[in-house]
Amino acid sequence: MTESERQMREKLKGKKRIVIKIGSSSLTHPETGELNLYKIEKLVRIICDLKGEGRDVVLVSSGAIAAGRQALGGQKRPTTISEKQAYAAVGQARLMMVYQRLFSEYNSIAAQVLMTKDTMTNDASRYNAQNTFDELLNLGAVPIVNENDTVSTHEIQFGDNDRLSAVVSALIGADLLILLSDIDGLYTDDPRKNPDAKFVSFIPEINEELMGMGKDSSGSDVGTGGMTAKLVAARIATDSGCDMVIANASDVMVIHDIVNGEPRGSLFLAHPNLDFDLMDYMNSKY
Ligand SMILES: Nc1ncnc2c1ncn2[C@@H]1O[C@H](COP(=O)(O)OP(=O)(O)O)[C@@H](O)[C@H]1O
Ligand SMILES: N[C@@H](CCC(=O)OP(=O)(O)O)C(=O)O
Repeated sequence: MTESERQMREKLKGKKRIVIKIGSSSLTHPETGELNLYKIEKLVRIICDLKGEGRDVVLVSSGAIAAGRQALGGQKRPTTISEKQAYAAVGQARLMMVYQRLFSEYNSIAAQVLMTKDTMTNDASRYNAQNTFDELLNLGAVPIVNENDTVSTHEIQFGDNDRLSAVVSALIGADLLILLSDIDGLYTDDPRKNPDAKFVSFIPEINEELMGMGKDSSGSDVGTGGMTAKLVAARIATDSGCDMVIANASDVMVIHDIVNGEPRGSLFLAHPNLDFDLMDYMNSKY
């Protein structure tokens, strides 16, 4: 690790408002598609501990479609948009039931926040969402965010929750975004396809060469977006002044290591772009 990376990782200890995103592939058992309750329980415990340290935490959790698929006894991945929406409607309720129960075991409150692109592009809705986040964090609750899949197909059609988590980070002024994935972080190429791909642990600045490293192939049967979506998220987060780490969700204790400055995952440094305007971004590129 270079001295500059070490210094920047050390600064992660002081992060006060953290957004954590966990993908469907990390929340479910690959063999059966069932929710991985042990992992979710550990994740909840770590989040409660971060709160105990005086930090605000927001969780962006995918998994509604995967949980619905399993609840409905479905064996195959849903293909049509309406099928995905119906699975998500069943699964979102199930997912929240699990989170509510686990957070209450640690004397914490989980709150559901479902968003769409319109939440961000409409001034009144964006303002309302921002106020709700602030109020929930003041109350000590943990907002659990997902796309409102039943009324919007933007994410499940075009992307994934990676960008949503970056947009939420920008909206609430988070200082750290942690994307938990099925892989250790960014490699120079998709390591599942290119055995010569090298791990990249520190990204002080995102350029076009780096954007080209991310391929949109997903590593699992339930994930979407691949590394491309995570790099787009990194652009939004770092432009808005938020550091971002991609790390492996195989052991969620990695969150604890990251906020203790240990060299885990790929760290993308914030470089606040004074021209960055979340509204412009949502209207033009999202
Ligand atoms: N340059 C890269 N570095 C790392 N992973 C990559 C890269 N390009 C493509 N990928 C693929 O992206 C996958 C992670 O994306 P995805 O499956 O959408 O994650 P998740 O469901 O965990 O959010 C990896 O498993 C890997 O196969
Ligand atoms: N809103 C959908 C999101 C699906 C999605 O983006 O999944 P992932 O690629 O695992 O982040 C769900 O909850 O199933």
